[in-house]
Amino acid sequence: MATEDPQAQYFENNPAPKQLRKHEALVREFIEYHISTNPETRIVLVTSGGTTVPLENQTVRFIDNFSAGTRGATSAEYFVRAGYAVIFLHREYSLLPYSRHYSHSTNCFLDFMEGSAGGDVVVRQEYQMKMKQVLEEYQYAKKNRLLLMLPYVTVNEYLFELRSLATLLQPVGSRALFYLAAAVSDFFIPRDRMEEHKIQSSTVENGKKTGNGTQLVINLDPVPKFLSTLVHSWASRESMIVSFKLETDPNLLVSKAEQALHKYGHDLVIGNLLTTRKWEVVFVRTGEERWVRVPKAKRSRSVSGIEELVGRADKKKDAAKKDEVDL
Ligand SMILES: CC(C)(COP(=O)(O)O)[C@@H](O)C(=O)NCCC(=O)N[C@@H](CSSC[C@H](N)C(=O)O)C(=O)O
Repeated sequence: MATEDPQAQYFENNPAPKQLRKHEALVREFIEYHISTNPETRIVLVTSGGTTVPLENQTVRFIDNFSAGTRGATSAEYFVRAGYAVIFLHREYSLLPYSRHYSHSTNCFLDFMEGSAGGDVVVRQEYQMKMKQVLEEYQYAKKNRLLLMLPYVTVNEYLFELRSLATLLQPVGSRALFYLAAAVSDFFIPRDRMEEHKIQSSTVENGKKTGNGTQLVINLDPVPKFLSTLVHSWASRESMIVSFKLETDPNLLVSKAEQALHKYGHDLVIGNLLTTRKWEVVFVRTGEERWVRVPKAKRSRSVSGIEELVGRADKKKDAAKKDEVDL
């Protein structure tokens, strides 16, 4: 008998991603490796990038949520530096930790190279120090297996992956942290209402072309509110769960973050505005609002607010050990 629960209905009525089983095996092995290597290892699931809502099953058109992946990729680097093992669930082709410094679109790596007198290709002198630092951090993360990269594209893939990963992370308990920076769709087209083939912009009837310039009317359903299920069912109660709230209207940001915190009962909402997201975030907890800003002089560096967060996670973990959780 079909269940009434919209969450369960969602997962019954929509197909699991093809790569889910493979990703689950990778995450299982990643967790087992770190727990066996160091039982105290903290593991963070960082989600990063936008999610798409396909308009056709053989997708030509889709609705996307804004995110370049900077927040997630920057934060993943900070987490590795802070000693976390990072599962990076990211939108395929969005910015990645380390390579984000030399991404194809903004800082093409070829701009940092030159031919040497001896005919070799080398990094230009002025970029040596920075690239050496990024390369060393990247190699450290790889050598110690501190970064597991899992790509997704659609909101459906994202939801199935998040449910599986949260369940696999349950045994990690208070050493698990969820850092949900992905820009997740709030609306989608259920599989049974989705066109199979590319939606035609015009039709031909009796040999005559019709329908030029007709409107495309799309009916979207709300994506089930998964954050509540993550907090109360999928994830261990001892884990720390941080979500991000994105707004464009400064007058709404803190109140909407507080509403999310109250509605889902998780640990922290990091609020940010589309226009200032790179240099300021607000940490919202029950009864507290704390702005973290990058000084104007340093605004080329992306803020992640991670120092504050890592500090809090340590505090929660330590407090949890003493059975008094006061984040
Ligand atoms: C996407 C950005 C702004 C980063 O940008 P890039 O650096 O360019 O990647 C990120 O900081 C962020 O706000 N991420 C969260 C955005 C988001 O979708 N937040 C949702 C909450 S998570 S989706 C939760 C779902 N709707 C539910 O209620 O269960 C919201 O604001 O509502």
